[in-house]
Amino acid sequence: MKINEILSTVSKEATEVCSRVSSTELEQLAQEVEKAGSIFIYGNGRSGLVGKMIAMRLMHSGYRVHVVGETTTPALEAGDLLIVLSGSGKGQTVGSMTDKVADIGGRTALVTASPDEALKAQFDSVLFIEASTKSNDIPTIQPLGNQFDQSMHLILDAMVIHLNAVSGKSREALKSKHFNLE
Ligand SMILES: O=P(O)(O)OC[C@H]1O[C@](O)(CO)[C@@H](O)[C@@H]1O
Repeated sequence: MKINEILSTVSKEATEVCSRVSSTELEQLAQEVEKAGSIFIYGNGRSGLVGKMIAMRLMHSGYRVHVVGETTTPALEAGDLLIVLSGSGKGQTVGSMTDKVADIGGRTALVTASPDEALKAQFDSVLFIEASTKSNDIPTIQPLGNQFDQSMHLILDAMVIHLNAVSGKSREALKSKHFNLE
């Protein structure tokens, strides 16, 4: 396969994955973000890297957002939202924080490709992304969790664009929040 054919297939795969996302689930996640006091994002490996990218966009959009595991991440409080990103849903800590968040009075959201109903039931909202991960056998030319990671990035970026459109945030407003000592 030529390199341009690979690129074309990768982008076609991403388009197909995005087209299968439930707009109801995506809007529900957007509403959870909108009503949260602070937003905490948790993910391992490449899912965590996507989480950091989305955290940055949410910060630009004026949300209070933290990445779990960073030294500056504060305590989660009542009314806050924890978003867990995990394609496989199999990370050791994926489902282990939900009880603590509920005890504190927070909300939880899961973004996953896992069909595990018991896992999904632990969260207040779930965004299911039907994509290839390291743990399933959805056909793809891509290795391991590539298809999930890249689709999750596109889908969550689209959610932030939606939130900005609904609240009328301009590109200039976003830019004014960007780190300014570079
Ligand atoms: O999205 P998941 O399935 O939780 O996996 C996250 C990451 O965990 C790893 O297995 C190890 O970091 C990576 O392959 C993957 O990017």
